[in-house]
Amino acid sequence: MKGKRRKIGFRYAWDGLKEIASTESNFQLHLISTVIVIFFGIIIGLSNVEWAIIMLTIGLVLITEMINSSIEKVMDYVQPEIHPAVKHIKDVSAGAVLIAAIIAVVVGIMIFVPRIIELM
Ligand SMILES: Nc1ncnc2c1ncn2[C@@H]1O[C@H](COP(=O)(O)OP(=O)(O)OP(=O)(O)O)[C@@H](O)[C@H]1O
Repeated sequence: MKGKRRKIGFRYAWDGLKEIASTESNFQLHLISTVIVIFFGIIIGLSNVEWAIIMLTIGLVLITEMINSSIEKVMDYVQPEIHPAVKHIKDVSAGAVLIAAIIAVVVGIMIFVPRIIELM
């Protein structure tokens, strides 16, 4: 019974991933960036520690985007009209994604640029 419930919970989580991947253009962009980063990571031959940092950074961006998207949906549901509180909440939520994206760019530069220079 417990196992079955866990399986169902996983299925809903998977449905959520499929939903955001098929409907949210920002998330699709993050997924494309993820594939590109992983591809170049394999080509360059990142170390285990570098892979761990890259994976954590990718996770940070994808997770903040998912939470941001969920917050937007909640706000559109509870307050479809224009409201300053909705603007505040959505802007702060989008700001979290921006911070994650900036961190990702900085981490990407710190890890990839020295490795590319090494290979030249
Ligand atoms: N109900 C609202 N009241 C006030 N401002 C809003 C409202 N809805 C959206 N906004 C403003 O518009 C911005 C964009 O909101 P929106 O919900 O369209 O998000 P988005 O980032 O364009 O996401 P998506 O592309 O998934 O629709 C918000 O950050 C906010 O500043």
